[in-house]
Amino acid sequence: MHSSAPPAAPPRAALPEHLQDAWRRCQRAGLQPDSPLPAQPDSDSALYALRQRHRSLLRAASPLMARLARQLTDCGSAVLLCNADGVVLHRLGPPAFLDELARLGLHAGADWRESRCGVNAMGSALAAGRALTVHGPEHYLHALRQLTCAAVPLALPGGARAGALGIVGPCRHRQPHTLALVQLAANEIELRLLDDTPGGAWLLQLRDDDEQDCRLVFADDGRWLAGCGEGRGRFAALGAPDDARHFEQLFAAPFEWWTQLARRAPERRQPLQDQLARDWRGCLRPLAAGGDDVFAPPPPSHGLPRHLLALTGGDARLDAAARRALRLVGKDIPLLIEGETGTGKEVFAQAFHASSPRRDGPFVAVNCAAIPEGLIESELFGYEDGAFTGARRKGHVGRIAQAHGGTLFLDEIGDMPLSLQAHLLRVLQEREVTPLGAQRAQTVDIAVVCATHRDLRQAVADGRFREDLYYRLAGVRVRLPALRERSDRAELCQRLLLEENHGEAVALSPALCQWLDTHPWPGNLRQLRSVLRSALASREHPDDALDLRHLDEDAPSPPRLHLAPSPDGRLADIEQRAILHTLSACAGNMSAAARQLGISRATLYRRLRGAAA
Ligand SMILES: Nc1ncnc2c1ncn2[C@@H]1O[C@H](COP(=O)(O)OP(=O)(O)OP(=O)(O)O)[C@@H](O)[C@H]1O
Repeated sequence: MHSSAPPAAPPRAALPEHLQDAWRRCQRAGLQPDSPLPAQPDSDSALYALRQRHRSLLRAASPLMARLARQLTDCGSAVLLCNADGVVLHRLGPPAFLDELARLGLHAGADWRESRCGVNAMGSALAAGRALTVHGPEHYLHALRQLTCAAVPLALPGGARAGALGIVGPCRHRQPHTLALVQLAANEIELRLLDDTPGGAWLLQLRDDDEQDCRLVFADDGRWLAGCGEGRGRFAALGAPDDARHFEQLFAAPFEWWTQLARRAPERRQPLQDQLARDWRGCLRPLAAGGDDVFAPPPPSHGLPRHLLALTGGDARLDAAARRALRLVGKDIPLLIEGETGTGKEVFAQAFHASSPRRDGPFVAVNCAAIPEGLIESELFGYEDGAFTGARRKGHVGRIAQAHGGTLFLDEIGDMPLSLQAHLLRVLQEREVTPLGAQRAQTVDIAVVCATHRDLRQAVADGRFREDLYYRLAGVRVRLPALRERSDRAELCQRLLLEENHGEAVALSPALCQWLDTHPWPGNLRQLRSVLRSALASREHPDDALDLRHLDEDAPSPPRLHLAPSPDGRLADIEQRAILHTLSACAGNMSAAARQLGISRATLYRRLRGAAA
C-alpha cells in the first residue's frame, strides 16, 4: 500500500443499492470520511479470552481459512475471521501484508464494525446481513480506500449470527471471483459448526443427484433444531427451524424408524423423499456425545495465579489441588504431589514455582528413579575437587545447592534409596548441605516439592521409606486426578491439539471424540499428548479432520495389553507381560516402547528393574 492521496469516492448513485444504504448509515452515525481510523485495543490477554470464548467458531473456521490462504498466496491478500461484533479473531496471509494491516490498526482483536471503521466488507456484511464486496473508493473512510475486501456473514445452526469471513487485499489486486471463494468457504464453516451442536441431537446428512450436501439437525424427539447453508435454503419452502417443525413434516418417513436404523448402521445412506417429493440419500447419526462439554465455559477459577490457572480446565479436583497448593506459596512448607504417571506432576510443580515469590530463582528437577543409585548422592549433594576416584577435577555443585534461591523438585521420591533418606532429612532440617569430601557445610535456601506415583504411606508401613522424612516432605499433600477421572477431558484435548498444531484449530470426528473420551488412558496426559501428536502427523492434508483412522494401529490397544490374561492373574505379572510384549513389538527400543505404553522412559526402566529384582 502506498501513501499517495486516497482515491475519491464514486458518485453515490454509482454505488450498488446496499452500499448506498451502508454509506447512509455511516453519515447518520456522524462519521467523517477524512477522519483517521479509531485507535484499536491491542491486548494479548483480551485477545486470548476472546478466542477462548469463540473457540468453536475458530475450530470450525481455521482449516478453511488455511485452505483459502494457500489459494491466495500469489495475490498478497489475507483471510480474516470476525465474531458477530466485528472483532477480528484470526488473520492468515502474507506477513508483510498483515503488518501493513496492523499499521492501520487492523490487527487481531481490532474492531471492524461499520459504525467505527465506516463502510468496509466485514463490518458492512455484518450490519447488512448479506455477502458483499467493498472495493477501494467505495470504502467510507479515506484510510481504507487502498483496500479491496469481500465478506460473507456466518450463521450458527439455529440461524443466529456467528461472525463473518472475509478476504482483504491491496486495491490493485481485485479478483472478480473472490466473493464466490469466500462464500464456498463460509458454507463449509457453517456445516462444520453443526458438528458442534450439543449431544442428544441427530444430524441428518442429505445428498441429492447433483451431489449437493445438506445438513439438518433434529432433537431426540424429532424436532427440527437447525440447518445450515444449503440445509436451510433448500428446506425454506417447508419452514424454518424456528417454526418448531418436526422431521415428519419435512419427510415422508417416521423419525423413530430412522433413529433405529442409525443405531444399527450409522454410516449407511438410505433413500429418503421429502414432502416436496424431492429424492435424497440420507444418513442420520447421533451428534458427538458430550460435545457440549467442549463448549461449556470452564467454571470460574477465581483467585488462582495465571500459571496454576492454566492447568485447570474446570476439573473440580484439579482446581482444589491447585488452591490447596497455592496456600503454601511463600511459606516454605514442603509440597508432596501424588498421582499416576503422566498426570502432570512436574508441570504442576513448575506452575507452583512460577506462582511463588521464588519464580525468578532456579527450578531444579531431580528424577530420583532415573539416576543410578550409586550416583544419586553425588548428584544431589555435589562433591569437592578430588573427593573420589573419577570425580571431576573442579568438583561438582550438587542439585540441592543449584536450587539455592529457588525450588528443588524431587520427582519419584518414593524411589530414593533408604541410605540417602537420612542425608536428605538432615539437609531439610538444617537447611545446609555438605558436598562429599567437603569440610564445611553450605547454607541453602530452597522450597522443596516432591512427587510420587507410589503410595508413600504404604512404603512407610513397609519400612521402605523413613517416617520422619515422610512427615518432613508431606507438609501438604495434593493428589492430581488421572485423566480418565477428569471432567475437563474434552477441553484438555482441544488445548493439547491447539498446542500440538501450532495454534491452528483442528476438527475432530465424533467417533474420535468418543474414543478419546472413553479410553482409559493408563499413561494419562503424556499418552494423550503423544497420541494426538502422531494422529496429527498422519493426516494426508493439514485441513483434514482428525479421525480414528489417524491413530497409530496400536494406539487403541494399550488397555488390552494391560488386561491380557496371565497364568495366575497377578497384576504385577499382567503389567510385566504388557511391558515385555510392547518391548518386543518395538524391537527393544526403550523410547518407542515407553511412548506406546504411555509411561516415561524412567518409569519403564524402573518397572523393568522391579521386574528383574
Ligand atoms: N496441564 C497440562 N497441560 C498440558 N500438558 C500437560 C499438562 N500436564 C502434563 N502435561 C503433559 O504430560 C506430560 C507429562 O507431564 P509430567 O512429566 O508433569 O507428568 P508426571 O506426572 O510428572 O509424570 P511421571 O510420573 O511419569 O514423571 C508432559 O510432558 C506434558 O506434555
